[in-house]
Amino acid sequence: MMKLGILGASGRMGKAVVANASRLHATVTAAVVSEQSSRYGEPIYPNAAEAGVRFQHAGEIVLHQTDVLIDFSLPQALENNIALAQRLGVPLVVCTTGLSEGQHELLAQAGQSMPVLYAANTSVGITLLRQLVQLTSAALPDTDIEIFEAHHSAKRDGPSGTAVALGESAAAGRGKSLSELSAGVRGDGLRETGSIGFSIMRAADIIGEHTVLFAHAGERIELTHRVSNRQIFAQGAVQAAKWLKDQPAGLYSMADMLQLKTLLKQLI
Ligand SMILES: NC(=O)C1=CN([C@@H]2O[C@H](COP(=O)(O)OP(=O)(O)OC[C@H]3O[C@@H](n4cnc5c(N)ncnc54)[C@H](OP(=O)(O)O)[C@@H]3O)[C@@H](O)[C@H]2O)C=CC1
Ligand SMILES: O=C(O)C1=N[C@H](C(=O)O)C[C@H](O)C1
Repeated sequence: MMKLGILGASGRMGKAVVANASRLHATVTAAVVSEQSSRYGEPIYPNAAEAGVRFQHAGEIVLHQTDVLIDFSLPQALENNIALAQRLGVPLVVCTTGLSEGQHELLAQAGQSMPVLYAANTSVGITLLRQLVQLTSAALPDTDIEIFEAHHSAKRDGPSGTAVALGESAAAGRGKSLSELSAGVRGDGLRETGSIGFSIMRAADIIGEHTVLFAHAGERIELTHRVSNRQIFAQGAVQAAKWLKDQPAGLYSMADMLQLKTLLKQLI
């Protein structure tokens, strides 16, 4: 069984990974919380049989305690999380969103000496959707693109990391970067033809919904993905961790793990 360390273990996603690990043939051997966490020292499983693992601070995790780390904490913890993976000599799957450009650069640097996988969304569906968006954007180069995302009211960042990643895929389909085509989060004002806009909704307990709209006069295409259970993200993250464990140093994506690009090239 793969020994899994979870960073941000007390959060919504941390809990989802803990709850699903054994079903996914992994065992949680480290559960990291912040220095300020009220959960520090508590058992991660409430039942007595599995009460061995407790929420710990990063500095307490020892060599060989985990085979791989999954980070579902917050962007401000990224540097410490990379340092922890380096100290333990284990691969790191980073799933947090709202990272700055500098933090993406840190991931690229870390990938030079260790295996790192970054995914703003670990669902297989979104990984496939990114490829479909790139294809549609290339096939319909003059369409306006609007990326709509909806999440729960406790989400801190926006547009979501997934929405930004979908925007990057749409821009790549047109041979451009997102910064060249982005119309930002759209409000009032005229729209530049072919630009990529973002719309954000936050409400109650929505887990994660994304629609990419391609529109030109008289016609619209909408590609939608909806998640109704966080176990979808947990499952993808654990699958990524299992794959990453056997990879050489590098910065990888979910598409690398699923080899979707190769599959789509064969089909098209
Ligand atoms: N890639 C994907 O598929 C998905 C990504 N996400 C992203 O994952 C991240 C977490 O989401 P979610 O679980 O909803 O958020 P939560 O706020 O529920 O959980 C994050 C947890 O991180 C912990 N934390 C804060 N600082 C640190 C630190 N320095 N070291 C370790 N842990 C820390 C906090 O708990 P405590 O104070 O107890 O330590 C907090 O509970 C977000 O960036 C979100 O956008 C979410 C869903 C899917
Ligand atoms: O914070 C969340 O909840 C989610 N965050 C990710 C993002 O920002 O894209 C992925 C998912 O949609 C849920």
